[in-house]
Amino acid sequence: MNDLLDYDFLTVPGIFNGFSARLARQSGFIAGYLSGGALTSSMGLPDLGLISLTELENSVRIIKEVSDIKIIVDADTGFGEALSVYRTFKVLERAGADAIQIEDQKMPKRCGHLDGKEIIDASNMVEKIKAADMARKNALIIARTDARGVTGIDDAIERAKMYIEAGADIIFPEALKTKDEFRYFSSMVKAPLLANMTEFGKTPFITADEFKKLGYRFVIFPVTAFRAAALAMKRCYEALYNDGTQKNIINDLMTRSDQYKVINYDFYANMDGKIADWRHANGR
Ligand SMILES: C[C@](O)(C(=O)O)[C@H](CC(=O)O)C(=O)O
Ligand SMILES: [Mg+2]
Repeated sequence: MNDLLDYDFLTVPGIFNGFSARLARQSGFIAGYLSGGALTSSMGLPDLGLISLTELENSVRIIKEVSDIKIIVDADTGFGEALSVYRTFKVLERAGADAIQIEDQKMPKRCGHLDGKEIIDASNMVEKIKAADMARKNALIIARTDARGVTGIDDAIERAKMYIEAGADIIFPEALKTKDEFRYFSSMVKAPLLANMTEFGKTPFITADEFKKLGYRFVIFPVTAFRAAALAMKRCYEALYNDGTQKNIINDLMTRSDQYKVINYDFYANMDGKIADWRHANGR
């Protein structure tokens, strides 16, 4: 197994590309959550299960290339039925996923904090988890249940127990509505638990410390950094459009030097210098 479960508690921010992964790692985070919501938004698409496994795999590879952050990958409903889930786990683990999350929604899936979602039979999800368990080597299986908003918290608890039995390592109860619900869930489900502290959803603000006390091992803030960047970009485009200059917003911009630090510009520039030295030394 990998070491994501060696930590007492991890706060895991959302990441959606190489830059955000590097920034999150440099801010001190050990793990990042490759959020379907943030990734699809960054592609200009809704989070309705529209992107392909290859596109997700590519994002994992890009992040792994440039960062040693551990990646929890949001694989939505697993890109098909059990057989497809088997391949999804093989492909994503090979690309560098440390943990992979699948959820028990029907397609088209949607954000778990929206109304009107539907869930598959628990037995169907159990098959998917078993297939994932057969496929993975070291990646952790995170089973998310969306039952709370559809059939209620007790069904979510029943499902969680079945999913653990099937081979899930971590349970993600989606869209719980109160601290009491989080407490009740953790008292009933004896497994490592992941809480989703997405904003503008069904869950009230609960801090990482509080989640730890409520019996959770992970809390994700999946789309927060994307939303921060989105508003900053909106303001920037408006200022450029209206003012024809960036002068008024210059203090809101990351400086060139800070930007280059994030992407390790100097390393590549030095390497280029060494190649030039070698070329000259060889009389070319
Ligand atoms: C966690 C989540 O699956 C995601 O894709 O980041 C979303 C988050 C969101 O839409 O705010 C979710 O379904 O909760
Ligand atoms: Mg998602």
